[in-house]
Amino acid sequence: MQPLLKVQALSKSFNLRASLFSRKQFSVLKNISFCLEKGETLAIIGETGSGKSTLAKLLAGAGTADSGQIYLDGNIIEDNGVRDTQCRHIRMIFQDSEASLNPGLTIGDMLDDCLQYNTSLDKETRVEKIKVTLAKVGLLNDHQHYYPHMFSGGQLQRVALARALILDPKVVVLDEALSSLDPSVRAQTVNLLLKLQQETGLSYILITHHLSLVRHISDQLVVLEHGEIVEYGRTEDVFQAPKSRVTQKLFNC
Ligand SMILES: Nc1ncnc2c1ncn2[C@@H]1O[C@H](COP(=O)(O)OP(=O)(O)OP(=O)(O)O)[C@@H](O)[C@H]1O
Repeated sequence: MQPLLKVQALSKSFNLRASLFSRKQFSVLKNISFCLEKGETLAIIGETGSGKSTLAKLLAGAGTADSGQIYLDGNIIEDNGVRDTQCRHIRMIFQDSEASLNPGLTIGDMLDDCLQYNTSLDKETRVEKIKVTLAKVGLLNDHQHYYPHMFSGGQLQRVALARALILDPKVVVLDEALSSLDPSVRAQTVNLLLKLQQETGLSYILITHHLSLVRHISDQLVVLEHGEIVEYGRTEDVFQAPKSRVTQKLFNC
């Protein structure tokens, strides 16, 4: 059986200024390959600057790789830097949700914009979809009339989740999306994510520094060092017997 998501030999470099008159290529991701199954969570950990966020953005289509392929359900959605722009099945949630939401738009208008831009649903269907999606993430229908500043941090992450889910994605990438939440709100959000996963078979890619969270919710673990995968396996196996020096160092912190 083919995996839901297959990432194959993805590489990315940035062109940086080396001096006043010269530039150099800085390789951020090298030959990244992994697979993710439907209904599973893959965590990506690594030291600061190891390339986690860059990888998250490439997966979600907020940037393209220099080379390599991304397959979703067996269909190629990125091939050597050319992205299928119609693919809306991988969505991303950031740490600072408020910064990623337009402060001048109500939540309902923001979700409706998302639907209008990406689908051909009529007004009545869009209204129903917004209502159902808000309920899915534990928000009230009335919340669609609120502006972002009227929500707490935990509620904002639910709004960000609603914005991701409204297009019925198969994979949600969470880039430190739970890090700024206080422990009890984080636990509630994790429970919501697990419930959605159980109900819909959604898959997650979780980027976080919280190792207890990684162990609690991920099935597989990728460890990055200087843009390369130095460890990849079932989460519990890696926690039981970390092989790479950097994994051991991260676990001992
Ligand atoms: N647009 C860019 N232009 C140039 N260099 C970049 C760009 N984006 C990221 N980098 C560099 O790529 C490297 C990896 O950055 P990235 O943010 O992916 O790491 P990270 O593992 O997510 O780090 P952190 O845990 O601190 O968020 C860093 O050295 C960063 O400075």
